[in-house]
Amino acid sequence: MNQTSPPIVEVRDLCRLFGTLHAVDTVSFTLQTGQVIGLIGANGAGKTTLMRMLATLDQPTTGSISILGADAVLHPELIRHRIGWMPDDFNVYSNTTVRDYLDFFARAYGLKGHTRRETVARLMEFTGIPDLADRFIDKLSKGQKQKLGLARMLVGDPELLILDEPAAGLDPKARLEFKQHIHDLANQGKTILISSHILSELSEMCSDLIFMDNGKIIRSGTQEDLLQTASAVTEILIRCIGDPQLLVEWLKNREGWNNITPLPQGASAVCSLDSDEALSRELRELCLALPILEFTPRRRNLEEAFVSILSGNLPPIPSQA
Ligand SMILES: Nc1ncnc2c1ncn2[C@@H]1O[C@H](COP(=O)(O)OP(=O)(O)OP(=O)(O)O)[C@@H](O)[C@H]1O
Repeated sequence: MNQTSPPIVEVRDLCRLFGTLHAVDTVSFTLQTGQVIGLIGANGAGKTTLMRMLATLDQPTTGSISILGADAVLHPELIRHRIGWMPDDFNVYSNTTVRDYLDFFARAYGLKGHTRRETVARLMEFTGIPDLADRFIDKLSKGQKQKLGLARMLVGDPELLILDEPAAGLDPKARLEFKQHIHDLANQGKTILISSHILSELSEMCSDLIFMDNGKIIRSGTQEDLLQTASAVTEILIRCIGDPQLLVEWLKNREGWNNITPLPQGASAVCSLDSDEALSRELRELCLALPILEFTPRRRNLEEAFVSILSGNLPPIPSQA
């Protein structure tokens, strides 16, 4: 990631309203060349709406998007041939073969003769579909269509790739192949923005993540930063002798304990005390008050962090992407 060069994408205070619905609500972020960024959010979070505006297929209600130094609203034509867009579902034509389909897009990009044929062959090879060259595209499986979509997106050798839920509905093998393609493209220096509502899908491919909810970015940063924030919140399993309800009541009456859940032999709770020293003091107090047998701390993983962020159990921090 090159932090010193100007960002490849700069989004400022972006809003998209549908009637009174804020599908995208005051979103700002930058993407640097070579970053692989995951856009994660629940259904309806605003991911597709945001990506469609980045792909110059929709216009913001307010705010600005600059891509490769050009304004996406004023000069979409300067941007379109330098970005690749892969929607979550794309229509395919009947009576068209894989090779003809790619050839059509290669022509649209102005590629001619040998260069065009070589480009089509190379992209079929890269995406693993040379054997499908003469197959009709409306007869392809979901995974095969997805590979074709990837090949189509790459025809113009775009610098920025925007993929909306590309791995949805793929079987495990196709997912692995897809991850490898993203890895290869990242190694070629492409900047890649991928959306999904499945965090584990993105976490293996992306260096950086943007979490969206209700049209807003609720958190962003590198995976490491996000994991650190996540693991700053510790869930503690506490085993005690006697009635667990006494433990639950004790925790409820203290500052800094959340998500208190009774268990058969104790309780679990999330401690948000701001230092290990404070936590240690608190646990000593607890041992003096009740017959405690065991504490087991459990650091949270990214998936749990995301759920915590969505449920408001982690405090908002400034976005870093
Ligand atoms: N053309 C439209 N007209 C009206 N409302 C829309 C339109 N497009 C999207 N929306 C609404 O905007 C909100 C954001 O939708 P969007 O498709 O961007 O979410 P998403 O995060 O991509 O969801 P999913 O993961 O389900 O694809 C939703 O409430 C959706 O119903």
